[in-house]
Amino acid sequence: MAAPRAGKTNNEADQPSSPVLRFGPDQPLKLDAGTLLSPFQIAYQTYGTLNDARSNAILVCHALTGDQHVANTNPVTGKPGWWEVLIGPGRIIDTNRFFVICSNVIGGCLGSTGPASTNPVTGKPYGLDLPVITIRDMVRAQQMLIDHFGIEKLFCVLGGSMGGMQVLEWASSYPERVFSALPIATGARHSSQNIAFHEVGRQAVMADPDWHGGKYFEHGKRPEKGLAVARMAAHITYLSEAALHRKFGRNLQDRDHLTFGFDADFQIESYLRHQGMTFVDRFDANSYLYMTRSMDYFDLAADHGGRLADAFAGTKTRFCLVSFTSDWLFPTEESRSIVHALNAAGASVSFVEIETDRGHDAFLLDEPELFAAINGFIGSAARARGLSA
Ligand SMILES: CC(=O)SCCNC(=O)CCNC(=O)[C@H](O)C(C)(C)COP(=O)(O)OP(=O)(O)OC[C@H]1O[C@@H](n2cnc3c(N)ncnc32)[C@H](O)[C@@H]1OP(=O)(O)O
Ligand SMILES: N[C@@H](CCO)C(=O)O
Repeated sequence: MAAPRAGKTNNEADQPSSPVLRFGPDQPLKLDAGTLLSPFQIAYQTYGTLNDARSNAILVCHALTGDQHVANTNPVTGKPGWWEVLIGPGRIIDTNRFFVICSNVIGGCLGSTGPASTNPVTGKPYGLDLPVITIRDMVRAQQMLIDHFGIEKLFCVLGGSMGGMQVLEWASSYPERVFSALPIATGARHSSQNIAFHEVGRQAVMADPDWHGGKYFEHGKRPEKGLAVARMAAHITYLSEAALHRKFGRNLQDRDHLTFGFDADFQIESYLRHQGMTFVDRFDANSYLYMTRSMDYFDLAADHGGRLADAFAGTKTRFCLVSFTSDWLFPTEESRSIVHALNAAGASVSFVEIETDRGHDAFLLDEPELFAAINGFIGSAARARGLSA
């Protein structure tokens, strides 16, 4: 049976579908906002077995609206895990060989503490009383999860988009704990254009009368229309003009003629409406505000005196960066500037630009060149780490 819709009441009550690690008042999470989050919890999934040396662990970091169900059926949508094509027994990231961990980020809505969680002070969902969560906060919490497993050094940290930002943050904040890092389709900071798109989405949510200043649970409502519009606008940025043209062109949706009205005449309109509607079934609106904000605030160079190379000073981590030619959200130049900074820091770094028209979300698709790059990088890092094949 499918789990209740994300954020319907309270995510802790609604989403018991993963193991959860709870941190009490003795272990607060220090937030960049200047406060402590306590108590808090992290929902996670693991796959495979941690070896005796605890040297085969791979941390997968999810993107904006992803979750911990990276390689198992998603209990909310009933769909395969979002990277099941890549991760599993006998897959490129082989769970017969590696111990894979994926956790829902702090601020999320699938079991980790987020705006739908109960605020211990009020006994009601936090809503906007939850402090703004940063990428560094997410990583700080993941580090506590990794400590729980007794893992000193992760064999690899990888992820795309917002997941890639977490990878960069891990490598910068905890270099001694990251043997190899694979940031995909990401940037060391969110661009002005990207902040602009996020702001459009947030305003769509907040303009929905059912949002109620973020207290919609108390009104028994959810700002579904606003969140759907936010997703529709964002979804366009995950694709490319060429892919839209190839898939939909100016084709009409289930009709032979224009209707001279505002129904979804075009397939692309119908497609976006579908993307918007299915999204609200699986995601919490306030969480969307928090996730987008965390990406907007990310600026690794600014955190290191304005010089990105200083974020990686002295690093021994092996890096591989991947970008896609048609990604206009995180264009190749973003990855290239990270590569330059890593070179300036004397790091071991390789870089792959993949030719595709599938846009930013290509990292979520069955993309043979991406898989070949990951396979090659992980294989060579495993040999360097002394992990047998
Ligand atoms: C990294 C993480 O952490 S995971 C992040 C969370 N997951 C996501 O963001 C995935 C959502 N993103 C997507 O679905 C992106 O479109 C992609 C690019 C990744 C998927 O690409 P594709 O596999 O090529 O799927 P496509 O974009 O064609 O979408 C297929 C869906 O659109 C629907 N669709 C296609 N054409 C139409 C149409 N004309 N009218 C209505 N619906 C349509 C399909 O029925 C299908 O619906 P379903 O997903 O409910 O089964
Ligand atoms: N489409 C993915 C990646 C966006 O960056 C998501 O929603 O998480």
